[in-house]
Amino acid sequence: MSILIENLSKNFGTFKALDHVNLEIKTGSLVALVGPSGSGKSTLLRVIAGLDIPNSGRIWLSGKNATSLSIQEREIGFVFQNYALFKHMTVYENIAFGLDIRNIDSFIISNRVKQLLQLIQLEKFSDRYPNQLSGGQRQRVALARALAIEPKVLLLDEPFGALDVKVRKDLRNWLRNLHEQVPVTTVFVTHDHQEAMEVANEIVVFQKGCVEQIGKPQDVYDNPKKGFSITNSSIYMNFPLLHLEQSSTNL
Ligand SMILES: Nc1ncnc2c1ncn2[C@@H]1O[C@H](COP(=O)(O)OP(=O)(O)OP(=O)(O)O)[C@@H](O)[C@H]1O
Repeated sequence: MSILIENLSKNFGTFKALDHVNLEIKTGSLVALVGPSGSGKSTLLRVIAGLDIPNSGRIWLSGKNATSLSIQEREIGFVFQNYALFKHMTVYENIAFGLDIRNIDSFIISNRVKQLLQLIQLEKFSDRYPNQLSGGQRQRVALARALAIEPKVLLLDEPFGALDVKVRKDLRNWLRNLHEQVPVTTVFVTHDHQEAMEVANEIVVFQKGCVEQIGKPQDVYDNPKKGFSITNSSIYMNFPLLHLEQSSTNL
């Protein structure tokens, strides 16, 4: 499913969290949203998912105006950091949840959950509860739960944010491979520019509620926008290698 964001604005009081954003995300792409804290990345995901209503502008999903559709009608799977697994449900029940509430036949549910358990390599963990899993395993279950409804779009807000470096690295590779196997249009937010470079096939840089730059990872790395690479020191914290490279080219 393609996503077209047209002239989208979202205000909180007088504050413009999204300021006339235009963005096209092609079917099957794997896009990273990066940019300083507060630049509007999560707000954009929430608006695409239907969790927040925009003040103006439109969202098109596969060419259809989805701006007023309910969350369910959008067929979007999402993994947000504060959207934890259900503690009282097993891994199996967590993954099956979205299918159960849609009254899908239990035989179909059982087959799909088994396939997903295989995909996330946790077949032997189906009866465990979330507190019996590692952080990385929990994130994989959260992804499987999002994939269970066979979404047309997958939105991931800092999916690996709370994990240690080694687990993050493993999960990045895993997400890339998963996307190759199941090429759902995927948009993820990250503060880690290395992660964006390694995982995404396109990077969108946000700045103060606006899209500042869009490009292939290598292009963004090689040619960061002037305003983005020189004037904003907070971006350097998110893009230390860009900073180093910029410094070295200035020498
Ligand atoms: N419900 C809300 N009410 C008021 N302000 C909000 C609300 N949600 C977000 N904001 C503000 O909108 C701005 C954009 O927030 P958003 O979460 O989209 O930023 P972000 O780029 O994802 O930041 P971070 O990288 O820190 O997660 C921030 O200044 C935030 O404080």
